[in-house]
Amino acid sequence: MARDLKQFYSFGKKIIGAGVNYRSLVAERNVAVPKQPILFLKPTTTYISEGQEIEIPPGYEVDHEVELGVIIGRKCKNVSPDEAENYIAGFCLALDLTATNLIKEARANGHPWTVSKGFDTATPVSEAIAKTTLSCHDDVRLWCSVNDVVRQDNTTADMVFSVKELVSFASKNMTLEPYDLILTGSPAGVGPIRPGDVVKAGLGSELSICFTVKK
Ligand SMILES: O=C([O-])CC(=O)C(=O)O
Ligand SMILES: [Mg+2]
Repeated sequence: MARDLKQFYSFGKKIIGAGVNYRSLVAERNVAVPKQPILFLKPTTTYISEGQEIEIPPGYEVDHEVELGVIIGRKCKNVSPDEAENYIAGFCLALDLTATNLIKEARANGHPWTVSKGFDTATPVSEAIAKTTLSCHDDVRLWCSVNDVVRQDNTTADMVFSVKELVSFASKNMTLEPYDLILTGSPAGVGPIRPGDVVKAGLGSELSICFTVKK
């Protein structure tokens, strides 16, 4: 890739999220297992990197959602799951912060999730690691703690749709471009964060992040 993969968030044009993609979350919410990936878009103005603070807008109630992020390496359109691997440049660790009060209202009314997932600072990310650095993206530990209390702890093997199935499905619905990010969904245990909280997360032994919530 022409530019530094580590700073993918400076160059990416899209953040594509997959909703309710962990069996543990399906069970916790007592909802049906999705028959196909549920995709949504987040603006790239939601990105923050370590050193920046999460800011909860007035009137928002926000949940942490720890997720494996997949970074696209080259233009990708209509690829099969088996081909999808060739279009992945790397991975990152991300928080898909979500305003729960707003998403509940959107769900109840059949409205889009854009506002609940699109506020500034709603996508804290780690730097990226190259694909080859992560030996097994299909079974790697993913965890998140708030004030050092572990809230989410699972493995990517619990995904309903695998990384390559998500990339393939997304590529059949829109053109994927270099540095686009696919958020692959969050396991059970999502919960609220509040001003002053310290949110830590990890992916295997490869990546960890720490963000504070602005007071
Ligand atoms: O916020 C939600 O309910 C959907 C979502 O992004 C996830 O499951 O990761
Ligand atoms: Mg999510």
